[in-house]
Amino acid sequence: MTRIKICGITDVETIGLCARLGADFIGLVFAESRRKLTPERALELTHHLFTMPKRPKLAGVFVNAPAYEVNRIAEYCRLDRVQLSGDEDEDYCRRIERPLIRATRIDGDTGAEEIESRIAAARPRTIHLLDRRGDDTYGGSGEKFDWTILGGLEPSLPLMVAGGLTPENVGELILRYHPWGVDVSSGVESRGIKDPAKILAFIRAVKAADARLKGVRNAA
Ligand SMILES: O=C(O)c1ccccc1NCC(=O)[C@H](O)[C@H](O)COP(=O)(O)O
Repeated sequence: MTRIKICGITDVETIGLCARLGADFIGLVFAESRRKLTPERALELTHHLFTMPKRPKLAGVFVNAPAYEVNRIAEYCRLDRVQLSGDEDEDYCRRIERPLIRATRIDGDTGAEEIESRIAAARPRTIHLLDRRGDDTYGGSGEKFDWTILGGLEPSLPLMVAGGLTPENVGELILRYHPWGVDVSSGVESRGIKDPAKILAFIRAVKAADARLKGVRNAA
């Protein structure tokens, strides 16, 4: 089963929709971005989730913020995970109190060995997010990286793939590379706003690809 993270949500209706549709993670952006939330606004949007028996996990997205501030916001907003999408090093990661989602940004110069050694050095229980390295952004750019690099990685790694995913292309990614999870923001927006129809289509596409994979495995 491919885990699903819907990132960069800024309104309560979309959070409710993602929870009802069974998204595994909701991403709240605290970094500089048009999707940025204050901690107070994030809590206002999510507090109703804490009464649900089964709810999406909350991931807070940060870029090069002071570790004490990340820990303070994570505590205040009751985040399940902290996503580091900047240039944070291992020493910094050890100072973060919550479990991590750690982004590795990929461009044409990134090699599979580089990704695997970064993963080997990381804290246990870290989820590794592979995202496109943008020229002027740390994430949420809506651009893909070259997926062929995924074919050279150890298949059992907990890898979540991001960058330019859409309801139209996510099935192909899953059928080809079987990632542990997928993460989307721009691809489920229309004119910069989260679009319920696209979120539904994205989650349906993931589930359809999972069902096809299961069918292939059962037949083998
Ligand atoms: O969403 C942002 O604006 C953002 C800004 C700075 C760092 C990370 C940011 N977003 C992280 C994500 O939304 C996802 O992890 C991922 O990058 C989604 O990318 P995409 O689907 O290509 O928009």
